[in-house]
Amino acid sequence: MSTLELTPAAIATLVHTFYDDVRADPELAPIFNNAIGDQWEPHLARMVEFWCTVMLGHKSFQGNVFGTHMQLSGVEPRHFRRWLDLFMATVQRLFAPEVAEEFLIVARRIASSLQYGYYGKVVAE
Ligand code: HEM
Repeated sequence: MSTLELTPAAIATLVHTFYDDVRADPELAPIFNNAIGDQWEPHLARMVEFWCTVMLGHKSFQGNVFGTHMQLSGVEPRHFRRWLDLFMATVQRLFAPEVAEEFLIVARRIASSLQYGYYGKVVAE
């Protein structure tokens, strides 16, 4: 399969593909569904804005990513392993290796900061 150019449309494809996988995952789905309920469309739209801001400099996303996550309950180390594995598989499937790596650098950095917040150390990279 050919890889996608880094455009807003490709980021929308990434976000929708990744969260389809999250929602089909028995470990991750309950945490997301508890927090998001029937508000998946706004969540996906925010995640597209987030990645367009990070990867394309769009500045459309404003949020408190750390604070939002610290309010979630029941997030365990195994959830980070699963989140990162799924995200890596999705970006590597859709994008060229150097673009996939850019996504992964951001995801791992935020994942590490969230793990410091929850556990005081990094348990999954
Ligand atoms: C175990 C791993 C993770 C879990 C279970 C998780 C779960 C969630 C949930 C449930 C929300 C929605 C919160 C709400 O609207 O009330 C959310 C929002 C978000 N997550 Fe995560 N997340 C994880 C890791 C990450 C990572 C590694 C990133 C880095 C890219 C990330 C980026 C975001 C962003 C940008 C938002 C939107 C925040 C906002 O709306 O202001 N998450 N996450």
